[in-house]
Amino acid sequence: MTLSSSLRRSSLVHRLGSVAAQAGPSRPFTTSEGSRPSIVHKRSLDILHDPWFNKGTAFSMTERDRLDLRGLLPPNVMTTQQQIDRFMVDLKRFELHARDGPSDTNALAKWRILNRLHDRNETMYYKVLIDNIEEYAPIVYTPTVGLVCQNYSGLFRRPRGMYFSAEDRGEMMSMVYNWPAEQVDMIVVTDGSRILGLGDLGVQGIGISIGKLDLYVAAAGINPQRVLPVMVDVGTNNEKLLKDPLYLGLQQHRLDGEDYLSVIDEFMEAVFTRWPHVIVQFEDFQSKWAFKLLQRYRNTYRMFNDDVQGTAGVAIAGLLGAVRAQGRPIIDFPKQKIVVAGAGSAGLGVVNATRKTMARMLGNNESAFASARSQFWLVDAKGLITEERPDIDPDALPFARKLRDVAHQGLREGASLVEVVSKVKPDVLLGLSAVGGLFSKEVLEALKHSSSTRPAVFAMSNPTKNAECTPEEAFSILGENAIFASGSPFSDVNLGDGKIGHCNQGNNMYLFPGIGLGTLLSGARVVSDGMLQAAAECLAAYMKEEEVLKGIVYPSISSIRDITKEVATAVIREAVAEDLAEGYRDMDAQELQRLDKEETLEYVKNNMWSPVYPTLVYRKD
Ligand SMILES: NC(=O)c1ccc[n+]([C@@H]2O[C@H](COP(=O)([O-])OP(=O)(O)OC[C@H]3O[C@@H](n4cnc5c(N)ncnc54)[C@H](O)[C@@H]3O)[C@@H](O)[C@H]2O)c1
Ligand SMILES: O=C(O)C[C@H](O)C(=O)O
Ligand SMILES: [Mg+2]
Repeated sequence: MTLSSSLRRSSLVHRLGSVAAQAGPSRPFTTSEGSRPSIVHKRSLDILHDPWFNKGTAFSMTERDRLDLRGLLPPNVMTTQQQIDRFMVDLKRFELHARDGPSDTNALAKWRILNRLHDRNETMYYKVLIDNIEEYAPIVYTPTVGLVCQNYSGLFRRPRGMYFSAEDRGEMMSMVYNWPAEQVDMIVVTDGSRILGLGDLGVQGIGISIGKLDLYVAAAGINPQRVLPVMVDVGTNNEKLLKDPLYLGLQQHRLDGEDYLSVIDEFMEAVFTRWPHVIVQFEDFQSKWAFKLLQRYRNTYRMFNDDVQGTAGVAIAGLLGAVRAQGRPIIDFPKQKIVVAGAGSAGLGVVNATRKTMARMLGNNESAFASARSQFWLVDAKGLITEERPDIDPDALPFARKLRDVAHQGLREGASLVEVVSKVKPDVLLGLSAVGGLFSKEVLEALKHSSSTRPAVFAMSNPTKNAECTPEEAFSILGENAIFASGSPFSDVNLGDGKIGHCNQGNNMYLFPGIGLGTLLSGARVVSDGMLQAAAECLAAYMKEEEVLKGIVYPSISSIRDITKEVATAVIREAVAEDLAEGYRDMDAQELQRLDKEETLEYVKNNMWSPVYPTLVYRKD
């Protein structure tokens, strides 16, 4: 079989695969309107109440007759676009009273409207999201998703996803079959212990799993029928929630130690037993468990931790951009001096992966790895981390500064952030501390003496109020040459004289969808360091020289679907190169190996779901 015919066959079989999936209670999503009809096993109101099948006012008259819908809908048949327009009028009404951007006072109201649409018509929901991603990602995802989690008890209407709780021990293997979809490709799971920078939100953390999966559908084209948000409820240590009579989760303190591990183990075993090819993304687990769980499962299951590994890749891409923006060659990257504020799952994930990247550039040997560590100064709540730190976190130990070095620099154990920045004069100051305003006037003033011509500030903590500083603060003190990125979206800054201070969004949303999609379509057994590195390098390479020189080190979210396609392609190619790829559906490992870059990209594109209504036909069970 020729390559192009095998590619054609693969997309055909993919479509047929979708049709085969209808045999159960599920429905297919096809990518072209004129393709095969979907077989449904319900009629009448049951269809209108089913978000997978519902088309609302867009049901044609013949379909209304076939499906016993006549009289149950207003008589005017709407086109998809008319439906969207009507919905948008409603949604935009709020804007009359709202300020734009992340501080939008009506963000929650918009989330409610979008959520109701999600409940009644998934196809339309994702079309609205994909077509207006720049405007509505900040509503369904960061920062509003944080507010949603904080207020989840009040906002909860219809359930979405699955809840596995400490009370379900011994039952998980059977209860996993309560989920109606025969096939699940992507699970995002949280235990709610560290939601964004908002702390322990217990069961209400389910909102972050839902928000991340919205991006999986919108950016990676994962079929929404095959995503599963999960909350593992092991209790909460949030005293307010423990006393709240309206709290929806288990009102007990968090399980710890072996008890905790046994719940997560049972959950993993259950989901991988029912769906052996699923990919599980761990999200917003407190650092205490994030690393342990990653080490425990990463060689056995198809899983990764977004906060540790996704964030690291996004940071590396931005750091490489900061070097290019200085007009320096990439090979100078290992010379960058980087101060990181925050030594939790995200901060440690970043320094570990960045050190490896530097070591690779320096020759990829032991001495390169050893010398790369001296490029980092790690500061946490207790100040600069040195070897003198009592009870040092073992994960931070490799980055503890040697006493001899810090004394030479006029620093000491526990030195404050402003002292560290003053003495080190770093090229980059990166915040993953969850402390809003940590990059104070004094800290930014100290950064003015950076040895870089374009000092870079990455205020990556979320949501908006937790950002270590705003772009206004950074540009007003550091001047127009500064590079700025934040985890949550901010607007660009008008610097006068027609100059713009560009605000980049440095968020792991640029990588996790592509890591998940690439892993799925390669059928890789595990998610390797190489696959993650390939994803990061692909994101870095996405930025053009002229953009980078303007201080634009991350792309606009409006191109996230295109970026994700490229990232997934890079991940697949790396999985193939490392001999980890086992193939996906009819694209077996050998065929995958034969694809060149363009053909891999085409394969990815052909396997991305788009929100188009399929034609429906009723057939009895
Ligand atoms: N932009 C992104 O893509 C992205 C990705 C992951 C996490 N984050 C954000 O990063 C933040 C941290 O996440 P985490 O999982 O590492 O949390 P964490 O709670 O595990 O770690 C926070 C760290 O910050 C340190 N810290 C607290 N106060 C400090 C201070 N005054 N000065 C310096 N350090 C201080 C703590 O000691 C700890 O080491 C959160 O706000 C999260 O939303 C952003
Ligand atoms: O959720 C985000 O926006 C990024 C990251 O995963 C975080 O925990 O802050
Ligand atoms: Mg997260």
